Amino acid sequence: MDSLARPYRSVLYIPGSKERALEKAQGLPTDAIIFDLEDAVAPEEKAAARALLAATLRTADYGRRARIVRVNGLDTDWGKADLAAFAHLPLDAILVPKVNSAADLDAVARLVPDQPLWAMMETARGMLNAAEIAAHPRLAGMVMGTNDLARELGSRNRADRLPMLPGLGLCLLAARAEGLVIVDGVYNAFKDEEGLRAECEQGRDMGFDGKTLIHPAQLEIANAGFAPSEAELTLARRQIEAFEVASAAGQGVAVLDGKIVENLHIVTAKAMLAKAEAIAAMAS
Ligand SMILES: CC(C)(COP(=O)(O)OP(=O)(O)OC[C@H]1O[C@@H](n2cnc3c(N)ncnc32)[C@H](O)[C@@H]1OP(=O)(O)O)[C@@H](O)C(=O)NCCC(=O)NCCSC(=O)C[C@H](O)C(=O)O
Ligand SMILES: [Mg+2]
Repeated sequence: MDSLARPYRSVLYIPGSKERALEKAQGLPTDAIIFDLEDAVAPEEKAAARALLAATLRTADYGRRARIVRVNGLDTDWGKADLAAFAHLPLDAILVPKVNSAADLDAVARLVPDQPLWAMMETARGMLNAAEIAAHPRLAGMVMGTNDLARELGSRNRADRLPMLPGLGLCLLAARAEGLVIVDGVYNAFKDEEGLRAECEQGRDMGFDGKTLIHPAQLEIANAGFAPSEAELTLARRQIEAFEVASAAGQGVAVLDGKIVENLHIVTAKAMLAKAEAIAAMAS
């Protein structure tokens, strides 16, 4: 599946140390998986988790779900060995934690020349350098790390995420300027469905492709929140039809339900229909 057409509504973290969760994920309705070797794995479990994950990825069938491995940073005892273990496995990306600058990606890119890279955007410096990070030639996606960002900022957790908005906006702008995938941060209270639904709606309104998740119970809400609704799809089809009729009559603009429809709206409408098709393909 083409990476631009692939949906990323739900991106589930799985600790690389948890055998049962690694097995369970083969049947979960998630668009992508982040197999984590970083913060979800205790220092004493790092080496065993790396070996378990590499063996699992050689044999397990994760179907159409995107396979992304989050390694430890190169400034840790485990980063270099993590990259060596996953350099040649069939993955969709290596996710680099705590990226501060494009130079951080250069260092990883040299060690895994054949893998696309994704960047965790979760430091104050990373926010300020979002544009140069997004422009890195090997980068294909960004993931917001709102827990680490809140820690660095010293901000408080608020339902409206006011302290996060400058960073979220900067990274979105940078990702979209370079045509990258970008997914929102996690919602820690994994039993709070209403809170998660509200945060997915906020992320979708802002323009994120999807949300990172920590528990299977969060999948359904993210999948629904980041999929085009039936009303949006119906409007997209009607806009395309109205624009075709207007174009055939030699007009550059159509009017539908009292609103103008221009070519730029058709681009959005077609992208929405393509996304719906890609979502349907995930389920087939
Ligand atoms: C949060 C958890 C520790 C909860 O675990 P647990 O109490 O075991 O959950 P349940 O008993 O409710 O689990 C029910 C079944 O679901 C499976 N399960 C649980 N979590 C996952 C998962 N993430 N993926 C796949 N399957 C999962 C259990 O195995 C149970 O299966 P079964 O035996 O069939 O009943 C736990 O959910 C967890 O560890 N979550 C992931 C935490 C994680 O990865 N954290 C790091 C990423 S977040 C982060 O770092 C963000 C960023 O960097 C930032 O800065 O913001
Ligand atoms: Mg983090």
